[in-house]
Amino acid sequence: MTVCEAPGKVYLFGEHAVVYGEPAVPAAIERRATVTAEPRSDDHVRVEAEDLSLDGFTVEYSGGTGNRPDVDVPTPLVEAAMGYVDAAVREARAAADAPDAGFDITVESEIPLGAGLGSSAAVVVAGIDAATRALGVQLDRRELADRAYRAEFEVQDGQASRADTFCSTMGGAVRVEGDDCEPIEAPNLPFVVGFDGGAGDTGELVAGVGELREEYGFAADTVESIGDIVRTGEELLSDSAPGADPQRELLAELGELMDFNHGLLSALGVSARSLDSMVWAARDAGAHGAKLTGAGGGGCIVALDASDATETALSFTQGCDEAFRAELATEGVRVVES
Ligand SMILES: Nc1ncnc2c1ncn2[C@@H]1O[C@H](COP(=O)(O)OP(=O)(O)OP(=O)(O)O)[C@@H](O)[C@H]1O
Ligand SMILES: C[C@@](O)(CCO)CC(=O)[O-]
Ligand SMILES: [Mg+2]
Repeated sequence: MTVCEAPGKVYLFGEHAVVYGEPAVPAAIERRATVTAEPRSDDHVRVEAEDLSLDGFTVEYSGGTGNRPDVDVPTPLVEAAMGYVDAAVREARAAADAPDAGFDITVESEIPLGAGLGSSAAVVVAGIDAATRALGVQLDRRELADRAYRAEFEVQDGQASRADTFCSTMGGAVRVEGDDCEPIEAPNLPFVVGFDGGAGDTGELVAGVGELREEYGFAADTVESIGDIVRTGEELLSDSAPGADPQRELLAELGELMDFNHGLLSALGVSARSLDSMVWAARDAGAHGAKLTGAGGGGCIVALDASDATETALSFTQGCDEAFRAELATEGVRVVES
């Protein structure tokens, strides 16, 4: 039995635009998905994923590509629920050159689903790592990140960046631009997360931005402007002391860029009333800046505030289900048991 866990993430800057080759800076946070993989003697895969909204969802299906589980649930629902785990199993089989390997897989997660904190990437990264290790194969982290990206790419219909999966694999803050992925040094940023209790569909939201970008030159310019914000933010980060508590001035400058980034994401149609009201509650409480994180449509915002004021204000904000401080996860995917 092999157990691996991988962190979720928040985007300091650059989600969505990163899908079109602009840079982005996500940072891993200490909320993890844990995947257990136990090889089976047959080619079946049994998945137990208790956090899925389908109550007590457990499925078993046979190996080989394209086989759907034989359960009495509408296909789109099964695909939404199973897509990422299924893709992780396929990548693990390919990586270990074991096309008929069967597994009992259990997924447990502290990361809300579809809420912008990278639950899909964390499940895929921990899933591929656990399943390959269970077959006696140890992938280096670059290959693991690459395979996890391919899994997300497939499920999101060919519209995914490497950002979420690279960040979840490596931990810390990272910079991703196209195929170029590097860990970066960052100060100890005081992230506060507000969660509206809802979710957005990443594939759909990414497709919506893609359509706007095709239709309007100014939407394409908006995507490029997000890239400019990221480049400006990167310069600020590179001038700061890694791992140290950041100066107020740096937080103010980063916060201003986050506010701008939120405005542009909102223009691209991926915000929501609940996200906007949490962003404003954070700003009113004195946060240095606030923006939605991840695909949007519903889910989470991230704010910068070293004091308790933002977390407290969010916890009293209508539409905010949960507010918490998110610590940077300096370690990416790790083995818990093997
Ligand atoms: N605990 C879990 N168990 C099984 N599958 C999970 C779990 N958490 C996430 N997933 C898979 O990930 C999907 C959600 O991924 P999606 O990309 O839509 O959102 P996200 O990764 O949480 O947010 P974002 O991509 O915006 O950061 C779920 O529908 C499910 O397929
Ligand atoms: C919206 C997006 O940029 C981030 C989702 O967390 C999609 C992606 O990068 O694959
Ligand atoms: Mg995702």
